[in-house]
Amino acid sequence: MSEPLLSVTGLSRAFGAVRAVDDVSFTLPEGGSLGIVGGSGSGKTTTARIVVGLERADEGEVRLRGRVRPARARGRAERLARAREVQMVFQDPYLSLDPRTTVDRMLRETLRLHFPDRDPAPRVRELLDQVGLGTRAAGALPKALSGGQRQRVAIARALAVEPAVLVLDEAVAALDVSVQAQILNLLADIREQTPVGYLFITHDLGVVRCVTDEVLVMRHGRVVEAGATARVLAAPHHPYTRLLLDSVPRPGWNPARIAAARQELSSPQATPTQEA
Ligand SMILES: Nc1ncnc2c1ncn2[C@@H]1O[C@H](COP(=O)(O)OP(=O)(O)OP(=O)(O)O)[C@@H](O)[C@H]1O
Repeated sequence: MSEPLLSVTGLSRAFGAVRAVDDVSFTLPEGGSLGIVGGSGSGKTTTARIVVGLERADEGEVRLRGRVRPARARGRAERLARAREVQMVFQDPYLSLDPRTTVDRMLRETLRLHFPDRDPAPRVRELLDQVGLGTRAAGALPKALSGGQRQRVAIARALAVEPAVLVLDEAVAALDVSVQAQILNLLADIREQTPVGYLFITHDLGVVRCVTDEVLVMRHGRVVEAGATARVLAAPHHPYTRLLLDSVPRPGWNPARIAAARQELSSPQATPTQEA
């Protein structure tokens, strides 16, 4: 069998007495899309930050195409090489984009850093086109763009680096539902056009349904369920996954049941009645 694109083994991280990530393992195949779902505080973001290299693990390792990603980059060349392995798109593009830099300049700066010998101009046009932004957006500052457009810029900037893995941390959570759908469609298209693999961090099972092949369900830092997305959503094995599913409004569902599930999820001690 060929080497997975990303493989994470036995990852753990504690903050004081809180075991934020507790023995988490998963693999992402080349060009695959894996969702990590869970309620607030389940350890999704900490897992993602360790994969990206923004947080260290107490135990476990992260491999990219079989090679261990060292906890820390030594020197500029290694830092750039690490950035080309994994890029991250955050929930709030307003915070992650420099408010004083136009879209065009932002993309050029990233391209110059990573590919100093290439002419950035055609690639900027290609990236804007790929994320569905016209050349008019190129001259704009972030504040002149809508939330959806800003997230398109953040995606373009991440893609500029030609990463092997794109980690999307609640990347559509701040957007209106219709804009969410547009960005999710865009991400699905990009996945067809490029070999990039996705790691989707989300509390939203609707997002997982749209854009992932496989899903991990986390609770209190541990993986409680993992499998093909279609199977997990259609026939969840773990009561916590059922609780997450119950909290998603769907046509014909009882609002009281949704409210009860949400209430249970928002309690830090949420304990589904029957453990699998
Ligand atoms: N830097 C930190 N210092 C202390 N505790 C932290 C830190 N980062 C995360 N935690 C704690 O670790 C646990 C997991 O947090 P994490 O952000 O990974 O969860 P999450 O599933 O992404 O939740 P959310 O969706 O609310 O962001 C939480 O209890 C959180 O308070």
